[in-house]
Amino acid sequence: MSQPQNPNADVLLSAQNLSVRFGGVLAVNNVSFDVKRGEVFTLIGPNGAGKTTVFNLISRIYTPTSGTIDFAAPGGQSGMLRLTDKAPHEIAKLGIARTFQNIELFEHATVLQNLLIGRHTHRRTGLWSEIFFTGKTRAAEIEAREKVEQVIELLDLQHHRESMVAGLPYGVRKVVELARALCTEPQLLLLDEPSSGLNVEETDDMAFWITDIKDELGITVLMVEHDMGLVSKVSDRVLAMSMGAELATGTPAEVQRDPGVIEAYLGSVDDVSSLRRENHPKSHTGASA
Ligand SMILES: Nc1ncnc2c1ncn2[C@@H]1O[C@H](COP(=O)(O)OP(=O)(O)OP(=O)(O)O)[C@@H](O)[C@H]1O
Repeated sequence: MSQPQNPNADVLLSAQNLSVRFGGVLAVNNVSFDVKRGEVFTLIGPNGAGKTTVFNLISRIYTPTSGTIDFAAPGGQSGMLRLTDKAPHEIAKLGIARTFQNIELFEHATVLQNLLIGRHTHRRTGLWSEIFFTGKTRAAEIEAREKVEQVIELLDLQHHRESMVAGLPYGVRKVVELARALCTEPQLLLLDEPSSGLNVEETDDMAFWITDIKDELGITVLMVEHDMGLVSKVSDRVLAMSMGAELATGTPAEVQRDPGVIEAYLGSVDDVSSLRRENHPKSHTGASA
C-alpha cells in the first residue's frame, strides 16, 4: 500500500470519512477532521454522540467500518502513516499517549514507579543489555529518571513522588495519570474527559496544566470534554458531534453559537431563545451549549 501524503505540514492527525457501526447503531457517521500541530482540539457533544468511539478509533481499540486516520510520521520523516493499518500496541511507539475516563494506574505502586513504567515505551535497550545492566541500559535509566523528574516538576507532583497511588485523592491521581502519559514524550496527547470527577478548583488546575502542556512542551492535545468552561478556556478548536455525526467545527465561541449545537444540547433553537428571554430579559449574551 502506498504511503499517504501530507498535503499540509501543519496537520498532525487527519481523520477522513470515519464511520463505525455496532450492530444496528451507527456510533460514528462519516466524520472528518484534522488536528493541527500545537493546538488543543476538543470533541464535545451530548451523551452517546460518538466522542469516545472516535478516541477508541485513534487508539486502535476499534477499527472503523469505513474511513481512514493518518498520523504525521515521527522523527521528521515526510508523509503520513496510516494509523488505521497499525496494531494497538504500535500506537504508543508512534508518539500517541492517552488518559482514560476512569483512571488507569497501578494502585499499589508509588507515583514515581507509575511514571517510570509509563516511560517504558521509550526503552530502546535489548533484553541482554537489560539483564547485564550494561552502560547502554544505565544511560537509558538515567534518561528515564531525568524525564520523569521534569514531568514531576512541571505538574507540581514533588510532594507525592513516593506516595502510593491508592492513598492519593482522586484529583491528584488524575494529575498522575496525565504525568504518566507525558513521560512517554508524546507528539499527540489524548485526554478522555480530564475534568470528570474533579471539583471546580481542580478543574481550574487541570485547565492550567493543559495550557502548560501545550505552551511549554509543545504537545498537541486532542480531548473529549463535557465541561464547557474548561473547553472554552483551553481549546483552540472544537468539533461538536451529535448522534455520531459532525454538527460544527470552529473556535469554542463559534461552536457554542451554532444553532445545530444549541438544538442538540437543549432542544430547538426557538425553545432556547424563549428560555433565555424568560430567564434573562435584558441579556444579549451569546448562547452557551
Ligand atoms: N462497544 C460498543 N458496542 C455497542 N455499542 C457501542 C459500543 N461503544 C459505543 N457504543 C454506542 O455508540 C454510541 C456512541 O457512544 P460513545 O461512547 O462513543 O458516545 P460518547 O459521545 O462518548 O458518550 P459519553 O459522553 O456518554 O461518554 C452510543 O449509542 C453507544 O451506546
